[in-house]
Amino acid sequence: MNEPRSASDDLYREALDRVKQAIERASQTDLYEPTAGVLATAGNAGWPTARTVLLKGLDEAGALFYTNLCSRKAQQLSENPRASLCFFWQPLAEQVEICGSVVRISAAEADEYWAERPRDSQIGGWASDQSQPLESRRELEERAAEIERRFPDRIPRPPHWSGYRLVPVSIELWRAGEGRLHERERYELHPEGWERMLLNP
Ligand SMILES: Cc1cc2nc3c(=O)[nH]c(=O)nc-3n(C[C@H](O)[C@H](O)[C@H](O)COP(=O)(O)O)c2cc1C
Ligand SMILES: Cc1ncc(COP(=O)(O)O)c(C=O)c1O
Repeated sequence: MNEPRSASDDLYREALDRVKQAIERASQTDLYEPTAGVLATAGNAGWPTARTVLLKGLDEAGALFYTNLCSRKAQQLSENPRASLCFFWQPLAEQVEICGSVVRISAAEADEYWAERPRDSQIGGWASDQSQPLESRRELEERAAEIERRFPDRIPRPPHWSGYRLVPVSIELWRAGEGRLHERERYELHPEGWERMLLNP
C-alpha cells in the first residue's frame, strides 16, 4: 500500500459511495449512533488502542471526526499519523474498515463545525481534559459550571478541540454470508491507482 495521494479515481469514488450507502442503511435502523466507528491508533510505543468516534463527514478528502487534541488518541496520532476506523452495524450484519493517514483539519473548518454543536456539548468540550485522570466527578461538574459562567453568550472553540481527516489507503466492505462464507471486498491504493479485490472471509 502507498501513502495517500489526491485520487480522482473511479474505484475510490465507488468505494466511498458504497460506504455512504451503508451508513444510509444504518441510519434507517433504530441504531443509537449509526455513524459510530471504532478508531484504532498506535503511537511510538506500538501498543494499539481503540475507541469509538462519530463520523462527521465522508468525501474524497477522507473520513472526518472531531476530538480533543490533548487526548490519548491525539498524542498517538502525533507520533504516528495512521489509523484504522472500523464500523460494525449489527442490524445490517455489515462491517466497513477504512485505513489511512490522518491529517488535522483547518481551524476554519473546525470553527464551522464547533459553531453547530449544542451549547451543552461545547461546555463539555471546554470542561473535559480528555483522557487525563480526574480527581472526582464533582471537579468536572464545577469546571463545566465555571465555563457556563465564563461564556454567557457565544462559546468559542477551545484551542485544544478540532478534527482530523483519515485519508484512505484502503477501504474494505464486509457483509455476513451463510455458513460464515462472508463477502469481503477490498479497495486498495497502489502506485497505479485504486484496485478492487475479493478476499477470503
Ligand atoms: C458512541 C460514542 C461516540 C463517541 N464519539 C466521540 C467523538 O466523536 N470524539 C471523541 O473525542 N470521543 C468520542 N467518544 C468518546 C471516545 O470513545 C473516547 O472515550 C474518548 O475520545 C477518549 O479516547 P482516548 O483516551 O483514546 O483519546 C465517543 C464514545 C462513544 C461511545
Ligand atoms: C467527547 C466527545 N467528543 C465529540 C463527540 C462527537 O461530536 P458531537 O458531540 O459534536 O456529536 C462525542 C460524541 O459522543 C463525544 O463523546
